[in-house]
Amino acid sequence: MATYTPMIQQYLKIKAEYQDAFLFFRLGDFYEMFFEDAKRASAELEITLTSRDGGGAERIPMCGVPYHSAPGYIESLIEKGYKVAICEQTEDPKQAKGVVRREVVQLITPGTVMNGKGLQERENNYLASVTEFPSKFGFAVTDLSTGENQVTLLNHIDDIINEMYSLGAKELVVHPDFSESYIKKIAERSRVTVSFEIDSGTEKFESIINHLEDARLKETFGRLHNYLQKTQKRSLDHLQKVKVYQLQDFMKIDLYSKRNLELTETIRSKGKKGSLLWLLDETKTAMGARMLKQWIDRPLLSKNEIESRLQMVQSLLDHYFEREDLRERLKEVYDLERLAGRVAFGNVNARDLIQLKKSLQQVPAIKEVLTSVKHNQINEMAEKIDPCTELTDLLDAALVENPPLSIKDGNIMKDGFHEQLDQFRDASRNGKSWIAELEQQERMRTGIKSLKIGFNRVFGYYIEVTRANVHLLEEGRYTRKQTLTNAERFITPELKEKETLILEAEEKMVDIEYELFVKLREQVKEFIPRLQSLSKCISELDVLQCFAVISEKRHYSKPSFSDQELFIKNGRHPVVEKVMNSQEYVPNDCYFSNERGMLLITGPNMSGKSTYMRQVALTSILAQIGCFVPASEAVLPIFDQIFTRIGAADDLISGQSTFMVEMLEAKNAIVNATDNSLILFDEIGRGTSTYDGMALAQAIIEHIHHHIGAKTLFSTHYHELTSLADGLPQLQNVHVSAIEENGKVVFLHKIEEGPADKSYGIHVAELAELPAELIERAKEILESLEAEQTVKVPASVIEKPETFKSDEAQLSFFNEQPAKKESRQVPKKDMLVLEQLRAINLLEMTPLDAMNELYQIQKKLK
Ligand SMILES: Nc1ncnc2c1ncn2[C@@H]1O[C@H](COP(=O)(O)OP(=O)(O)OP(=O)(O)O)[C@@H](O)[C@H]1O
Repeated sequence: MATYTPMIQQYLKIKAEYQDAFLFFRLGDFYEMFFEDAKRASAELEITLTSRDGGGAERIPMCGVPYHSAPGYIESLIEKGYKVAICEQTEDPKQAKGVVRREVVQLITPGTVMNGKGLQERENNYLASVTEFPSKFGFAVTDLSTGENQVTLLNHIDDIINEMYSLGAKELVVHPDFSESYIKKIAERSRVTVSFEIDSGTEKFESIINHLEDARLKETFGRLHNYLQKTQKRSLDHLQKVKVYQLQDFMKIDLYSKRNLELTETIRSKGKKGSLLWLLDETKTAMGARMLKQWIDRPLLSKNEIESRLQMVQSLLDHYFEREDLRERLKEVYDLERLAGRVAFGNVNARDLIQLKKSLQQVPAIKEVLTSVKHNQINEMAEKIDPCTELTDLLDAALVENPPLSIKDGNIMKDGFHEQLDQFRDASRNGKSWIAELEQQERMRTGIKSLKIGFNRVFGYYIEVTRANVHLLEEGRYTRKQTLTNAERFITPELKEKETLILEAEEKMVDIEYELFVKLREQVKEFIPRLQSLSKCISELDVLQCFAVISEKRHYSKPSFSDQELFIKNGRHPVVEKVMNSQEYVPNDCYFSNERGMLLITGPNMSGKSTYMRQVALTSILAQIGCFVPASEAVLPIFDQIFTRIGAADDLISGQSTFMVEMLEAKNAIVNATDNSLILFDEIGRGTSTYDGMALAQAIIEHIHHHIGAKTLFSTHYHELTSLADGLPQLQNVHVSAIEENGKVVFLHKIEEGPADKSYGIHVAELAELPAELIERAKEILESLEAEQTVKVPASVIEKPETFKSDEAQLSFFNEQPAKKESRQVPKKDMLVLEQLRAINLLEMTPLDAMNELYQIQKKLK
């Protein structure tokens, strides 16, 4: 190290403290990176890698970006999950003795980014933290951009994985000793940057956590907060009182089910388009959009809270004109929540404050409209709205309507706001009109019509005359200042005197405006808590109006709740219905009761089994977030959990096969579901061999039936399973209908009672336009398989036996060789029935019972 130049030594010293970040080291107008950072950054950012002499034996790898274009490069690194430490020169190079002092002024990380692509306008940006305690995990999250903080205790690492996924947290802060295997598990499910923090002391921010009674919550949040303090190195005054939440207060939907149901992103594109969030998002503000996502992630369990939201939606639905008025006004409301964060950080500009003023100007009218709606809860909401009128008045008095972007450009403050500023402004304005007069006088004096007085930053004021007219100037009066190609510029003592006055006034104006603006920002800071509670009211209102709009536009109806049954009349899948022409969507009913808790759904491929199952789950979720539902009528239980096993979800990252994932998801449901839960199992068992799959499917159905009692929709292509309904009273067969017309299958998408008769797999392959000869071959194979798949059953089994005269007679009946007597071909798919036949120990039955048993079997075989 000793051989390196002092600047490189300084670099290495600072870099040692920021090992896991790219160090953007300010050198004049550039941020430079050296050594390994330079090699990696040049590859990640596609910038040229060079080298420089640093005093050591070898040249040092180096790359850099101009400081004015640095934000774009920083954004790309953050987007890729990296961290960037910004190291600035913190003393004037001219004053420096030796190497200029440099310090890291901010560490930008995926969870703390405050602008650019890393911070989506309509999404929260959460930074999370986990601390392990005996048998519990403390889990805390902060959205630095809005100041929102939450903390809870979780039981299992899977809960953390779920929360990280739902919240979309991009960064996780843990103690350096936190289990590596847990970190690995969390990182497998969602892309996350891991950061370490030892300190969990809470002395510095008692005010936002002193209401937390559990020391574990304090410690967990403490670690997060200390990390923020160290990385941000600026005021965190906007952080709100930490909210404690409990998972058990919300409907639990595990990570797989959230994905399967496409609540906030689709399975294929992982984007919002096509998800439930996309369908619902009629919010007018960014704050509302963020709250909508939070609501979708956490459907409620409290009937009162759900009813309260639904009633407000109903009321907004009934008041069309008021609602439209509200929507118009909400459109004008800026992101108050994030603005409050930027105010705390001291980086709002005058234009932001004008936006704030314009937003606040909408609030009294919003309040008034809400008061005029005849509905208690809406009126209560109106009462809670604090329009912060003093702030609106202050901003209105202080700022001009269209201020420039930078304070240094001046003319931000309104005339009349500050006496001294007005005086200097007068001096500057008078000076300018005097200059215009002087220009006239000089033209008269010299007779040069084209003479003009101008100004530039380097030479100040000047009198400009063309070369050809210079001889007309009175000698001794004009001092030459600058020579141009065709003109000369001069100054006179009078002009100099006015210039001094004007420039002095302008300089003072800029200084005063700057001071006034900083003071104004400080005054706005005082309003942060009020702005934050206002933004909560506005966001909530925005989501409720969005539900009302959707319900009206899509003809949804208000659900009611019952612990006895589920009844959905004319239910639709909200997203499929939107995507396809809603006229074409075939609505379906669904009915569950305490006596009929499970549906076994059969039907051809592509007939709509999965869609039907999903629509039941989505309807329940919509109801429990307080939105109307896509049905003409809906009576629903309040589900505590929803479990799904839909589609083939390989999990190659964690080395699990499709079938293993299928079984893990099934296990998750079986272990955790209660009789208040909803289970959707789509073709369980299809990931393995037919008999294994079928056996598992049957065992799962029986287990849910006997031991859980959760409302269950189970779709299958194993037609053999439909006979289970005979022995399981809760289980009902339904099928999605299809008909064959001219050899082609027509899907009716209608749910009907009873099992389906055919699978139409080959017809679907035909629809998918597989080569014709391949389809023909498949049909041939199917026919021969069907022929092979029959067994001969003795006629005596088929025909009702007379009676058994003796045990020997019964034995001989049962041992009879099919070939010896008349027999019948029975499809192998009825093998289950035959297996039942074999299982019956006729010897232990009375002849009459045995006869009945056989008669039942005979009926099934027919
Ligand atoms: N009720 C409906 N009305 C109109 N179209 C529907 C309806 N339900 C489903 N569909 C259409 O049918 C397509 C197939 O539906 P879905 O995936 O639910 O079938 P499936 O029976 O589960 O098929 P598979 O057994 O092959 O998985 C959907 O993409 C949709 O376009």
